[in-house]
Amino acid sequence: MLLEATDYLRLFYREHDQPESRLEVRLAEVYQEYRRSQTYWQTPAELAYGAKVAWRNSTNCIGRIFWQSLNVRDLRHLTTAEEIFAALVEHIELATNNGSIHPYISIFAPQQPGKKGMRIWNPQLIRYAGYRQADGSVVGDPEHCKFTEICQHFGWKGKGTPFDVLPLIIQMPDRPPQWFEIPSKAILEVFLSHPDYPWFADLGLKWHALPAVSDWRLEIGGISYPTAPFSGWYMCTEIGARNLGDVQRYNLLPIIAEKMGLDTRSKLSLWKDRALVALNTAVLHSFAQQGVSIVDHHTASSQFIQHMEREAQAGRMVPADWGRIVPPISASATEVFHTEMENVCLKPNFFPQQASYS
Ligand SMILES: N=C(Nc1cccc(CNC[C@@H]2CCCN2)c1)c1cccs1
Repeated sequence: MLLEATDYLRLFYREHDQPESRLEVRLAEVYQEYRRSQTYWQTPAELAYGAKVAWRNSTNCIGRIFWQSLNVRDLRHLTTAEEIFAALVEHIELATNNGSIHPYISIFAPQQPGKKGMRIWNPQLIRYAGYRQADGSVVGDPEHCKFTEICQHFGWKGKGTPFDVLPLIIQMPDRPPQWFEIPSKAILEVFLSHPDYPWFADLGLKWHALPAVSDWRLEIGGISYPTAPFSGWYMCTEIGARNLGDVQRYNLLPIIAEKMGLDTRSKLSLWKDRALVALNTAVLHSFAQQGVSIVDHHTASSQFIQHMEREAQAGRMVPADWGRIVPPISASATEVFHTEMENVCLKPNFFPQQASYS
């Protein structure tokens, strides 16, 4: 831990053009505190910059050109599930900003040495329930059938529609988990229509504006923050290709292709490809029409190339996982497809962690 603390503080002072003497003073403080308590308290500035650099080091993220504009909320002092729930609702409202989305992260208490940290059980702050039916079919998002059953076990009752927002489950260290319903007024949703197909709106599809990842661990300078939900805006393919297009998710390609009058019995009609483009066109059209921030995969690709160029100017390489950066549709039509990438793990960074529920 001390080695990671030293490495991070060196980075912090170097990137803020601070003299070595200032760094030595800070390091002495940290070493002294560590000797006493096996940990140390990071300053608000060290915390905020660490979160930005963790984003800069995120190998799966195509949107890193904006890493310096992250809004960091230092909420390490909150101690009860109720006040953390209130802070999460405030996060959703601040980040959504009526559609003009700003990147936010809320950082809660660090994990104490030798103890379990507090956790949000949900993978994202806003996710739709999945209800398994008697005939094996699913109403809602099949990815969340198990989580939905856990919520129902805790006493939560969903309406049973395909787009019921799941409650937040917050667990404080050494306490039982508690669930909280997010007020619907806090959740902005976009109803999906297509510029050329009037029947598209009749499918009754929508998606929420804010992606907010809540089950990754933020690690800065040897300190672990197991609850540090971060949110930004969507790239259209996340909704139009994966969430609504995957067979194991809402599986909408067959229905859309049918409505388009395509021959879904023959692969040669490329009906899946044409339905994917229609779905992504609908997502971009609807978000733009309703004034909600989103980025198309071509723009995001160009921004990532620009980010790599800017980082090279700063003398830094951009660690990236090609398979996660390249969009799931039209891959070779985006510049990132033709770009060499090196997948290394730098710190500070975000790390997936063991699900809180078994
Ligand atoms: N647009 C976003 N999408 C995003 C970013 C990081 C992680 C995730 C969650 N992806 C998890 C899925 C499921 C496994 C592989 N991908 C979504 C953002 C989320 C938070 C800021 S931007």
